[in-house]
Formats: sequence, C-alpha cells, structure tokens
Amino acid sequence: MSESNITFSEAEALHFHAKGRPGKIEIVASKPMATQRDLSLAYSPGVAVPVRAIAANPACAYDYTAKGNLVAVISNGTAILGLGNLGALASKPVMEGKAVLFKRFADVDSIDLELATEDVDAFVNAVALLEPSFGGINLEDIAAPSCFIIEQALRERMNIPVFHDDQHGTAIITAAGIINACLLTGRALKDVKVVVNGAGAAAIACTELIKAMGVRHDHVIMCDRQGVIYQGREGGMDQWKSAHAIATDARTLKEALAGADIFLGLSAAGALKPDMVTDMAAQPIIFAMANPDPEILPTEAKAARPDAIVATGRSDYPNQVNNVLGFPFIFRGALDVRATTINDEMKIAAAHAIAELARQQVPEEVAAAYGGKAQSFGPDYIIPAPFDPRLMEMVPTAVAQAAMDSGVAQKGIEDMAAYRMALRARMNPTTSVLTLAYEAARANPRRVIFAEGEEEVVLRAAVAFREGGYGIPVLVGRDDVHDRLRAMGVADPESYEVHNSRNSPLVPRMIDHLYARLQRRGYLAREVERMVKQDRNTFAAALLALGEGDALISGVTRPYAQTYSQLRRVIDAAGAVTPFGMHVLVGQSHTVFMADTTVTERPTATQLADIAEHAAAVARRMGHEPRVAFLSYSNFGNPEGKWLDNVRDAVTLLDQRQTDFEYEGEMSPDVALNPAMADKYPFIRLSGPANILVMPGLQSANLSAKLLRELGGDSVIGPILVGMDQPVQIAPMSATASDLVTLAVLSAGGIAR
Ligand SMILES: NC(=O)C1=CN([C@@H]2O[C@H](COP(=O)(O)OP(=O)(O)OC[C@H]3O[C@@H](n4cnc5c(N)ncnc54)[C@H](OP(=O)(O)O)[C@@H]3O)[C@@H](O)[C@H]2O)C=CC1
Ligand SMILES: CC(=O)C(=O)O
Ligand SMILES: [Mg+2]
Repeated sequence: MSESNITFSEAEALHFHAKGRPGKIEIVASKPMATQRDLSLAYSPGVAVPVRAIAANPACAYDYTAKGNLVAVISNGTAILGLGNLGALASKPVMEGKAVLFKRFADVDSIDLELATEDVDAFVNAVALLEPSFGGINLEDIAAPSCFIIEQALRERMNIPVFHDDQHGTAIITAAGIINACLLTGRALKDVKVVVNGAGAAAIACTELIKAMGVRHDHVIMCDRQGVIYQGREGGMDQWKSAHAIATDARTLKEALAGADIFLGLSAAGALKPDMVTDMAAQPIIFAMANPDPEILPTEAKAARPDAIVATGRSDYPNQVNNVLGFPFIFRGALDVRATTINDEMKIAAAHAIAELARQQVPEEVAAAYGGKAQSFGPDYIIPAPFDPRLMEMVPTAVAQAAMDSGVAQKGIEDMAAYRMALRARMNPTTSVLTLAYEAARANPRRVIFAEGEEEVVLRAAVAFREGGYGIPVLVGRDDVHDRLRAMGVADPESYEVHNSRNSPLVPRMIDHLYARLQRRGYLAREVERMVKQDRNTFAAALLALGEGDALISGVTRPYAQTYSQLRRVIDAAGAVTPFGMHVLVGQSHTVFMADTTVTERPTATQLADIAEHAAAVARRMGHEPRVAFLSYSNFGNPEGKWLDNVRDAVTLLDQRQTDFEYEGEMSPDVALNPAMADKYPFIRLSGPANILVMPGLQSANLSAKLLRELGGDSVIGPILVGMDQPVQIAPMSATASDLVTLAVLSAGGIAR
C-alpha cells in the first residue's frame, strides 16, 4: 500500500494503530494528582472556586480550564478522505490523526468527536451545544453540500472559531501557491483568468478565497462533471454552484481553458488532458489537486507545456498542497488571541505568510525538510514543506495579527516579537531535529547493518526503516531470516540483504582484518576465526569495517557492556576520547541529555571534561544551546566528601580549555534543573536550567537513566554511543522497533556520533 512514495503493508498500518494503547490519543493530567490536598484542589471542594469565578465572569474559563487551547475535530464520516461515506465510527482513526497533528505541529490540544447523524439540524444542534467546552471547532470530512449548510449555521450560532478544514485549509494553501506562482510569472490577481474544475467543498472554498483576495468574479469559470457552470444552466445546479456561474459561451473544460492563466483542479484523476493545457496562456499555472491521483501528472503537464508551473496534492512531486501547512498554525494564532471566528482576513493573512515563507532563503538547519536539497524560490518551490519548523512562527503571528486588526480578537498581543519567541519555545527543538533527521535520511538513504537479524523487534525495525525510505537494512542472521520476514507478512522477503557468518564469502577478509588488529593483543588466529564465525557483533562490526554498511545497530540480545566490548575489538574510539553513552530525555517543552550512562565506571576529571565537550556538540546538533551541569550529591563542596575531586577538577579543566558553552558544578540535580534552587547560589554561571547532566559515575548515571526510562513521563532516546570511530549504536535490551529506527537514523545521519 502506498501514499505517494512512502510504502507500508495493511498489516503494518493495523499494527501501528493497535500496538500498546489502542488508537493514537490519550489524556494526560497537567496538574499533580498525588496527594489528598491535590485532589481537594483539583476536584471538590477546591474546584468550586473557579466554578464561581467563571459563573461571575465567563472569560475566566480561559484562565482556569483547558478551553483556550482545546479544539474539537468533529465529523459524521460522510466524506472520509477520498473514501466516501463510511460512517461516523469509521472516521475515528482520521479524526484521532488530525487531533495528534494539531499537537505535533502547533501544541494545540485536540480531541476527536464523531457524531452518528447525517441530519444537518441534528449535527448543528449537537455541535452548537459544545461551545462551552472548546476554544475552536475543526469540522472534517463532511460531504458537500451539507458541509456548507452546517458550517454556515455553526458560524452564526457559535462565538468560537468554526473551520471546515477540507474547504478552507485547502483554500489557504492553494491561495499561497497561487500568490507565488503569480509573482514568478509577473501576474496580478486582478487580471488572472482562472478555470476551476470541480464544484465541491474544496473547489467552492478555493474559489471564494481567491475572489476575496482580488481575483475578479467574471474571470473565474467553474466546471463540474457536466462541464461549464454558466449563467442560465439548469441541470445539476445548487445555490453554491449558482453563486459562481458567469455569462460565458464556453461549455466544456477545453473551451474554458483556451487562454486561461490558471487551472485549479479539485475534481478527479485524469480530468485534465494535455491538449487542454496546450491552449492555456503562456507560463500556465496548473494546480492538479485531486488525491491520490491528480487531474494531470506533472510530467504530462510539463511535456505538453514546459513553461508550466505545476502543483499537486502529492509529496513525491514538487509543490505539494498539504493541509497540515495550515490548520495547526491557523488555530494556534486564533486561540492565542481568543478569536471569536476565523474570518477571510485571517485566512488571507495565513496564505500570505505561507507564501512569504517559500520566498525566504531556506536556512541550512531546515534544509533536510526539503529533502536535503537547498531550495530556493522558483517554479519547483512555491509552497513550503510541511516539516518546515518556521511555519510555527510565521503563520500564527500573521493570523493573530489579522484577528486583532479585523476586530475579532478578544485578547490582544502587545509584543509580537515576544509572542514569536514564545511560539518557538512551545515546540521542543528535539522534535523538529528528529523530524528533520528522518527527512534527511530519506533524502540520502544509507546502508545500516542490524546485527541481530533474527529478533522480531529488529526485523520490524528493519522493515520500518526500509519502508519509510530511510535507508537499506543489511541484516546479520541465519538463513531463516527470509522465512521470518515472510511470516511477518513482508511481501518480498528475498529482497532483504542478509549476511550469515556461516557461509559469507567475506569471512576470510574479515579474519585477516581482525587478526591484523588483534595479534599484538595476544589473540590467536583461530580465536579470531571463531569470533568472526560465532559472534554476531564481531561479524557485524567486521562488515562495517569492510565497508559493507554505513552504520551498525546492535544491543537487544546481550547486556550493553558485552555488546560494547565485542564491538570495540573491531572498531576504535575516535581519537583519544573514551566513548560514552548518553540518554536523551525528551519532554514536551524540554530536553535533557545525561552522560556517561553506559561505559566508564568512575570517569577521571579529564574524561568528565571530555564528556561535557562531546555531549555539548551532540546537543547543538540536536538544536539545543548547551548548559552543562556536573552533577554530584554536593553543592560546591557542601557537604564535603572524598569522591568530589574528579567532578571539581573537571570544571577547572574546562576553565583552562577553550570552550564555547556554559558549564558549572559540582551541583545537585535540583540546583541544576530548578531555577528556584539555583537562585540560592547566585554566582552560578548558567543562564538557565542545565540541559546536559554530566554524571559523576556509572552507578548513579546508569541507575538514573534506567529509572527515568521506566518511571518518567518523558520519552527517552538512546543511549546514544558517542565517540566511536565509526557510526555504531548499542540499543538497550528493552528497545522497541521505533527506538531502533531512531537510533539507525541518528547514527547514519551523523547526528549521534
Ligand atoms: N490536495 C489537497 O489538499 C486536497 C485535494 N482535494 C481533492 O479534491 C477533490 C474534490 O474534493 P471535495 O471537494 O472534498 O469533493 P466533493 O465531493 O465535495 O466535490 C467533487 C467535485 O468534483 C466534481 N468532479 C468530479 N469528477 C469530475 C470530473 N471528471 N470533471 C469535472 N468535475 C468533476 C464534482 O462534480 P459534480 O458536482 O458534477 O458531482 C464535484 O463538484 C478530491 O479528489 C480530493 O482528493 C480535496 C481537498 C484537499
Ligand atoms: C486531507 C484531508 O483532509 C482529506 O483528504 O479529507
Ligand atoms: Mg479531510
């Protein structure tokens, strides 16, 4: 099964949704619920206080409840994606998906609600009654023409934003692309002649928005299955089509397109033929947006008209019209000013902000979102990529400003620069860096050796790694690996590369390579032969050493220290630094790096200083300005202890080195992480809470990391092995398939090294 260039099996899609907690969404308390006192405050009797406050002043609901950051994604399932009317219950996976996209892209909390009715009045009444609960309503996948009636009625009845994303999300991104295509071809919106093919939810909304932006009513010809919608046509009409009917002699799409500047397709696959494109004006603008197959393929359009600018809904061609560029950020801006609606001014501001972003230079750290190629504004880049983290700053600010200017904001933002900073801080940079690392891997797929190819979790990771387009898995295992893949439902198991140490023709070269390294460490040739043939980590590392892969992942079948020492026989440390392990703890708004959590039992002062320097470099690559705390149970010598010298000496050593990051110590974790505690030591040289914790010894480090992994609310990446001469990563024995894929991507991409 495929959605553009990403492939997956039906079994995988079901497994993704079923694994762990079924579905994609859960609710997490944002306040402590630990003590009787917490409960008394959260619920009765404490909760009575905000109840009375809200009753006296309804605006207080934004201060005392989640309303102000909560959007309902509501559907009746009558037009689920391009799948048709499959009912409310079947639409739930899509609506849950939309809810999590709100969270992922713009930190908007969202919940899906599926209403089992096709009756317009019943639907409207049910949604209108929900106004107290939410800051906004995203209507989704509701069939035309009911969607128009429902949205209109709800916009009139409700005093919070109601936004049918299939209409307006599409329209906003389309409008952004049109603005840029017109700029590139020297056209003004007031002059362009447009043909819209399709007269459904998306087409009507796109047409209304471009008209609101200045395209003339009599310059737009709309077509449906019966051809041109002209004034006086009687068959197949409704009030929404009639509103766009014009006086024209054209009766077919081909006639309408003669001399037209822009084609907007929101209809069906293949509806636009090459000979129709030939008749369009010079440098025609062709948006063929039917999903999953466009009205015309970009290759066909360009063959007919090499001067055309072409956009589609697909990610495997340039200029993708994708709603996720819009809805999360539009609601973010609307919620932040407590807008009562999302009006045309806000939609147009969003379109201009998205268009403007495509015209800006792509910074190097964002280039991965564009497939690793530095993009510059031009015919193949008129719309930004969905993973561009700059969207989170550009779009909400524009939408919020437009809401204020047009008088629908209930709360102003005085300092837009500060708001922009707050938006940036809202997203943990680690999330963006991971996303970009995945995109970079897709742009530059590498060969990753999975040393434990007989483990199901490893095979799942290898399949996900390959199917995600991140690279080519090279599996180490016995001959039945292909059978195992087949049993997992993989359609073409034989296409996976498997190396078996029992019969690999590479074994003699591996033995030579390894014996040359180990003979002066006392190893006998037959010992080396036995290791290569019998120890999968030695064999896998030798594959890496011989250039059969670009990176190596192992760890799920043996304790960490054993895997590490097996790999170290073959792979050196990089330079003089002792390799070390680093856990990365990722929360919604913070990331903390902790090291050395895996290798050296009692690091020397020099090793601690080295760890700080290398950990700082990895943190920078992951988007964080490093602030290192050297941890201890003691704060600056209080209490005194006999094991503190290494830690204190490490700080002194860094004082003597040329470093470009903040560090401080020795200090306890609460002083490192809690600003109120840090205030008790006003001389501390950190400008904020530490984000790199250099641990005094392996006991405390490894225990802390494992405790946090098992008990903590954060997600944990790693441990990442830093300081090896080649990209090698050792996963924990508890690793999931997605943990392994993340390590593979970070390792092959050079972020973890
Ligand atoms: N890329 C993107 O971001 C988006 C793409 N889309 C795509 O746009 C298309 C329409 O979606 P939506 O508006 O929700 O659907 P609707 O069902 O509301 O409307 C479909 C419209 O297309 C018309 N149509 C269908 N086939 C043809 C044809 N061969 N020639 C001319 N007109 C035709 C229909 O005509 P009639 O009225 O005569 O039945 C109808 O007016 C879909 O393919 C969808 O995937 C939609 C949203 C976003
Ligand atoms: C993308 C989307 O919202 C749809 O196809 O319905
Ligand atoms: Mg939809």
